[in-house]
Formats: sequence, C-alpha cells, structure tokens
Amino acid sequence: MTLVLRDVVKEYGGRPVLDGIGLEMGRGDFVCMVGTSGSGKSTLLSMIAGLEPVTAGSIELDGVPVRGPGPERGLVFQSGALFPFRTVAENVGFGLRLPAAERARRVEWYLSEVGLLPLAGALPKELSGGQRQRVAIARALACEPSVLLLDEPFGALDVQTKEDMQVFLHQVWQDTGATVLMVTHDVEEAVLLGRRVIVLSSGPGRVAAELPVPLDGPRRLALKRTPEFLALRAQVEDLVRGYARGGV
Ligand SMILES: Nc1ncnc2c1ncn2[C@@H]1O[C@H](COP(=O)(O)OP(=O)(O)OP(=O)(O)O)[C@@H](O)[C@H]1O
Repeated sequence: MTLVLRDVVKEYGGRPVLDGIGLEMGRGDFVCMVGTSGSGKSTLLSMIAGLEPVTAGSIELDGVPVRGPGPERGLVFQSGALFPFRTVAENVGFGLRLPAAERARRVEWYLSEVGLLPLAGALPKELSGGQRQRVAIARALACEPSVLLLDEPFGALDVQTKEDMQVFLHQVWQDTGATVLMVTHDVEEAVLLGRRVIVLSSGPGRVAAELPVPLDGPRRLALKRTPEFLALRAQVEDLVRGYARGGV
C-alpha cells in the first residue's frame, strides 16, 4: 500500500501547525520522523490515521483520499492505552470482527509474534511497561494493517527495554512487510530503524530534510557503535538542533 501526502496544511484556530507537508511511502517502507516538541508530528500521524481532518492538501492511500479511520491503518501511542479489566488476549482480540475460532487463532499468532503467549490470560496491571507496549503493538498488528503508525511507542520505557523493543519492532517489520511510519524524539532510534529519516522544522512544521539511511546489513544494536552510524546520527542531531533554534 502506498501512502502519499501532498502539501498537507493543518491549522488550529487559524494558527498554522503544519505547512506544506509532502511524503511518499511505498509498500514495506520504514520512515522515522523526528523534530522538536510542537513541530506537529503527532498531529500529522492523527491526520494520516483519519482522526483529524487536514486543513488543506491531501492524504491518499493507494490513491484514495483518507476521510476517517480504517482497518488498513494501525496506530500505537506512547502509552499503549489497554483496557485495564480485559486480559492480554482480550485486548489483542478487541474489535476484531471475525468468527470466534478465527479470532482466537489470530490473537494467538500475534501474541506469539510479540513473545507474550504465556501471558495471554494476564491483566495489563500484571505486565511491565515493555510488555504492555508489546500488547498494544500486537493489537494494532492483529488487524493486519498495511500501514503501522507509531507515535513515540517506546518513549516511556527505560533504555534497556527500549533497545529490546527496537530489535523486536525491526523483526516484526521484516516478518510482516508492513509499511511503518514512526514518530520519535530519539534520533538514535530513528537512524537505527528508519530506511529514511524525516526532520521536521517547527513553527509551523515543515519537512526540513529527508535523509536516506544507507546502512548495510541487519539493524542490530551493535550497529549503533559503527562510525557510519555515529556520523549519520550526528548529522540528524545537528539538523534537529539547528531547526529548534530557528533555522540552519
Ligand atoms: N487539538 C488541538 N487544538 C489546538 N492546538 C493543537 C491541538 N493539537 C495540537 N495542537 C498544537 O499543535 C502543535 C503541534 O502539536 P503536536 O502534538 O502535533 O506536536 P509534536 O511535534 O507531536 O510535539 P511533541 O513532540 O511534544 O509530542 C502544538 O503547538 C499544539 O499545541
């Protein structure tokens, strides 16, 4: 599925928040978006998810304009927002309009994909933060979306758990072939996972730079220590810092 944004503008009360955003993503793409706080990253994801209308411009999936939410787009927020009184399996299966046996099979499949099958009967309060995010990701994946929209999905996790989740997400992406658009504050995470990194400037948000990530081989954590990775990370950090100060 292709996702195309053309000249997307968003205003709140006449105040421009995003201005002229363009983006093209093909099937199986993985794009990470970074930018300072308030540059409109979450707003952009909400519009792609169909939860917010655009003020001007267009967002199209396979050439069809987005006019509301749809099952082909899965959205995961920073705090997974699970139903507290439903089990892990019930959370993952919630909203799946399938016959019971098929739904159970689907839930089992995605719980094993995220390594949580043994905790299928647990309640969210019995899980760690990382496990809760895995459930949220499994829930989004269970709808088998063509496009996965991730808004700071690991932002609330400690460094170790976050790194485990980065490796996990990369594996899920490879296994499912989903198109992934991920918003993050973490430049290292963006360079590790993205095949491209988009830097948004702020006030209003614009695409300030789009950098390919030409790193060969598997995206393992050891990659973070290579000179190529460190150079690219520094380049993106300088861009983000520069735009935060009002232009490079
Ligand atoms: N519903 C709304 N009504 C009015 N203004 C809003 C609304 N949602 C967001 N904004 C404004 O739009 C701007 C961009 O917000 P947004 O949350 O998209 O930025 P962000 O880049 O995701 O920030 P952060 O990195 O801090 O999450 C902010 O100035 C915010 O105050």
